Amino acid sequence: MDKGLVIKNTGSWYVVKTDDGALVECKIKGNFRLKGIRSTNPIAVGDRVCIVPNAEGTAFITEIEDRKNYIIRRASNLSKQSHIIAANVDACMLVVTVNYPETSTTFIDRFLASAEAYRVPVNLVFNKVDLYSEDELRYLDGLVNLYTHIGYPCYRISAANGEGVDALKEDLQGKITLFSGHSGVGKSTLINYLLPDQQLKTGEISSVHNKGMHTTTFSEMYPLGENGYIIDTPGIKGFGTFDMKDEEVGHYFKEIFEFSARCKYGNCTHRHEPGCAVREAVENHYISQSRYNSYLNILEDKEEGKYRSAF
Ligand SMILES: Nc1nc2c(ncn2[C@@H]2O[C@H](COP(=O)(O)OP(=O)(O)OP(=O)(O)O)[C@@H](O)[C@H]2O)c(=O)[nH]1
Ligand SMILES: [Zn+2]
Repeated sequence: MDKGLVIKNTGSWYVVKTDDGALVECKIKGNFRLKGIRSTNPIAVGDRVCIVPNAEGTAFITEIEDRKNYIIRRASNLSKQSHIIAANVDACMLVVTVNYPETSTTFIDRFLASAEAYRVPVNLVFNKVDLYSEDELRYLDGLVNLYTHIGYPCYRISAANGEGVDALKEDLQGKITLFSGHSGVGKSTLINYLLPDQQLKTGEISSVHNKGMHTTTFSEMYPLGENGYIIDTPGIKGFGTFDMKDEEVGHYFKEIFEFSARCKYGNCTHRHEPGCAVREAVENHYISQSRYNSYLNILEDKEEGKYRSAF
């Protein structure tokens, strides 16, 4: 029996990289129903598995190790079926643009909140710096200040000319990193720059996704350096959704959570409650108005039952 890492899922086969470095085509054997997840695919890229080789040089996956996290996508908003995109993700690079196209802070904050819930550290990658005007660069500085201060590392890059990409590349060594972001922000351009041998077919992937054919997509991790892997997730706008109580939303905004310890009531939602330390912190500019707005926005959508579709 060998142990290894699932690096590709073709739908019927899995490619496992064993700890000895061999690539083995595998099928599933046994029962892989995982606690509480009704998934269309029991094993995903990033899973650590045990395999038993057979006579033909292929192998059966017989066991899967506990995951530290996993990223899911529901088949549809109403469906309880979900598709696991990747397991054991060490970090996420959220690629965003101040303009061309504009990425809103609401989108960024929603993404960050769901990443907190999945316990995946996020880095913000501000792309297309070669295109920005002075005003846009100033706004970018403000965002970088804000998010760095909260605890999200930021990169300023141009995937088009390579500016800033080397520093980012350093950060990918030895980790499984998921790339995400709005369509058009330059994910594929960036990944092609990082993996010149790979050359993702950007347009094709996007058009397939737009036709809604992505629910059965296969995932693949691209090796980078010694032990790093990149996962490109066409069509993923954010993480899956999750059920939470109103008073829990603030747990996923780091700085709100920090101040909430001083709120008068334990289940404070930081809206109208008297003695709310979070509202006071917003008034005194310790918490940014844009972050607080995003927080309120999630609460509102949640009440209207829109939270799920917002992702
Ligand atoms: N000027 C400039 N253009 C860029 C940069 N990065 C990407 N682009 C351009 O932006 C457009 C979109 O880039 P893609 O890499 O296809 O974007 P994507 O995020 O992969 O988009 P989807 O595949 O739809 O998810 C292309 O025309 C790129 O050439 C950059 O740093 N500077
Ligand atoms: Zn409060």
